[in-house]
Amino acid sequence: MEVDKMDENEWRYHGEGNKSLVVSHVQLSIVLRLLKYPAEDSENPPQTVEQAFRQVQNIVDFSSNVMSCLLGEKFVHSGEVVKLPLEFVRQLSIKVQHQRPASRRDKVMDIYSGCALCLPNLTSPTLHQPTHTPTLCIEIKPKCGFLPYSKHVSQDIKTKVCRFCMHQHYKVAMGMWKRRSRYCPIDLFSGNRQRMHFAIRQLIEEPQNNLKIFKGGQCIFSSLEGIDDLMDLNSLLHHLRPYFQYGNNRINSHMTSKALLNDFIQVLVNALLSAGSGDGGVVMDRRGEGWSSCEASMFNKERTRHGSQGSPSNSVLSRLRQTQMLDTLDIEGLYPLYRRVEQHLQDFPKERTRLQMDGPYNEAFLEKLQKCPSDDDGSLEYAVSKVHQYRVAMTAKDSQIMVALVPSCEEEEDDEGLPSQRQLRDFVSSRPPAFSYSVSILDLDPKPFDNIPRQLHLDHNIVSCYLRSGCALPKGALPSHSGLFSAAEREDCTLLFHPV
Ligand SMILES: O=P(O)(O)O[C@@H]1[C@@H](OP(=O)(O)O)[C@H](OP(=O)(O)O)[C@H](O)[C@H](OP(=O)(O)O)[C@H]1OP(=O)(O)O
Ligand SMILES: Nc1ncnc2c1ncn2[C@@H]1O[C@H](COP(=O)(O)OP(=O)(O)OP(=O)(O)O)[C@@H](O)[C@H]1O
Repeated sequence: MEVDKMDENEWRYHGEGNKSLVVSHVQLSIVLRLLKYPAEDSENPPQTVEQAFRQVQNIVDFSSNVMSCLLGEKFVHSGEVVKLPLEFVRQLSIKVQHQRPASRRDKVMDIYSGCALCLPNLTSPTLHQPTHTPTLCIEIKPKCGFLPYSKHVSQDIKTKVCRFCMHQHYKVAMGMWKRRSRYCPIDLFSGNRQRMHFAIRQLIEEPQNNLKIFKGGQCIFSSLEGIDDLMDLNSLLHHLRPYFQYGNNRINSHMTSKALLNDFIQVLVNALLSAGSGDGGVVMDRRGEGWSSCEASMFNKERTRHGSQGSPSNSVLSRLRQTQMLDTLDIEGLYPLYRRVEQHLQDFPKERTRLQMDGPYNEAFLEKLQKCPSDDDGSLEYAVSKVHQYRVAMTAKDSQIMVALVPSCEEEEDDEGLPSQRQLRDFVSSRPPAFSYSVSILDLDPKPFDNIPRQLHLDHNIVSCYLRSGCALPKGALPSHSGLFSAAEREDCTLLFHPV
């Protein structure tokens, strides 16, 4: 990419979150991730060019020096800061504006600094061998995968019902979503294939901002408001069918929607349980507490009692959960330590730099959080380490997993495009076809120190809402189901399983 020859016509809108907007290159497998500001700041940039550059550099440093060490290098792509011509950024901002969802337009793209993060496009990765079939990518924002076990937790319900499930009640009550999702992160992180399968099925039923599916770099399934087609299950199945039509199903050119979805989920579960690129670890992660189930999960309770085993310790889910669990005190136990640090910074503002509250995110920062004493000795250092740990855990709780899949049998076609012997074996077997896959974790930005009071406030609101009205919300607030699964099947997900 030559930054002095940037042309907005070579880029297209790709997606956005709360803090950044992403555009992808039409030919190269790269994306630019640009900062966003509140719309009221659109006339006057809220920070200088130097500050914006530092913010983007901090994101790169935090990802490469901190998160990559905790999550595993193979899952993390930190990218690099690029400086873009301001005219290009302005034209790009105009070009993408009409494609942006209304709910995100309370913020505007940063057109002042010219700084952006350049990353590999994880929805259209460059594969070792070129294939004819577009890559299928599944993006999951799994959220927090454990129940807090800290002695500081004041409300018993927090140790029984997970934060995501409680938050769903709050989100519906606040009008953020029309229906509650029945996805439960504790099921996804359980390592139990049936529970994971169930969790992913719930994501498909009600994706909210927790699931997106891409084909050849284009989003084909998500719940972006105003684009109903994107949430159409039949359309998703239509896209998936060519990837899963195999064996007798392929020969008869008939495969039921249930079987298709079942295979798709099974392949996804395999990738999530793998070590990221196929070396398949089997050491199970049983570290820490919180393996039990969430009482609000709709997964059959009897099965849960026998089914929690943890994910393989080198899987993406296990690494993510271990990092999330750096939040050992819960926000309720962390907040007094935040106050200790805040008080110190009020008295000695210059200490903010020495304590690395806003970076730099280097080895010293990582060391601070790794060498935290196990007990509170009343020191500032203890409080700072716990705050750093908490912020890292918050990043891990808000990141996304991207699984890229490409049918591996394609590489086995002979010169005339006919299937190989192994493919022929697949034709007559009843298992899903083999896929090559790669797994990555994205959105590993540092969470600001000053956000911590908001966390406490939100935690309080979520729990109060759940206790007040949550458990008693009318059934109508649950997803209106797609019709793919009958009521009995929703209760008993094993009906959809092939033996593994
Ligand atoms: O607080 P949560 O759990 O609602 O998470 C926020 C996310 O909401 P979610 O519940 O996933 O819809 C929220 O996502 P959405 O904007 O709702 O898509 C952001 O990711 C936010 O992070 P940041 O402030 O942009 O750095 C997230 O805030 P942090 O808590 O990570 O700071
Ligand atoms: N490297 C990448 N390759 C492909 N797509 C990406 C990449 N990075 C981000 N995206 C897409 O852009 C979307 C928005 O990016 P991202 O989640 O980083 O934004 P954000 O504003 O930081 O999110 P949040 O709301 O969590 O703060 C993602 O959901 C994903 O679909």
